[in-house]
Amino acid sequence: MNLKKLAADEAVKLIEDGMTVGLGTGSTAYWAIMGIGERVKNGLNIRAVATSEASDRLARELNIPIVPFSEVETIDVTIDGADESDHSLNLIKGGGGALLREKIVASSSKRLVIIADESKVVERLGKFPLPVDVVPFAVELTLRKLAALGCEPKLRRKEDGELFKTDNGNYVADCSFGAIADPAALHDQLNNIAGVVDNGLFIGMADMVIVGHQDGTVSVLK
Ligand SMILES: O=C[C@H](O)[C@H](O)[C@H](O)COP(=O)(O)O
Repeated sequence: MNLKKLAADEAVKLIEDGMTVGLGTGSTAYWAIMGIGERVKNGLNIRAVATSEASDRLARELNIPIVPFSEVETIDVTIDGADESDHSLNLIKGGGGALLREKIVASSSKRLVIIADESKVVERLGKFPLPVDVVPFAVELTLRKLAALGCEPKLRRKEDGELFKTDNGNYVADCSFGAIADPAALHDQLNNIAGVVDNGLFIGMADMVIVGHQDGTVSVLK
């Protein structure tokens, strides 16, 4: 069973005619974009902004009307995936490297709907290494400052060994903290480091998490 599609299909039902929709990034958001494409084909009238070049491309292939983010004041609903969610709806995102654009879009959204398979819901955030978006300049210094907060930062590489670059030309440091006791405090500590652009902790941003389960059911955390 495709749990990602199960959650995505449920989220896509929330979209109504006339809305401005934020399109997330990743293998779960993929299914939401596919579902939105299907509804557009059947006459749904929306406009959308994308959180990555990949999602932008996919949406255009499906004839979803994409507008530049700078032309948009408010997004009605954004549907995106996550690497982890706790029961308070705090998230780790950025496994696909799109956390910066995702956070910018999420912060302009009236509603952020997260879709996930059941493996993503955790008691405590932190098993998934926290992605941190860092500027290339003096990156070794930034990594040392990240390590001083109690993690083992690793610069993300592509399969060919080249350093991974985000859509904005930054690097991603994947930081293994283990169980994070105070996600909000850690979020602020990380973003206080010069050289860090943003980090993958999304605190108090999600309005609901739609979860697909192995038994074919869907549950909603609010
Ligand atoms: O940068 C990528 C995003 O934050 C994704 O939404 C997140 O990594 C989850 O991706 P997936 O749905 O592929 O597990």
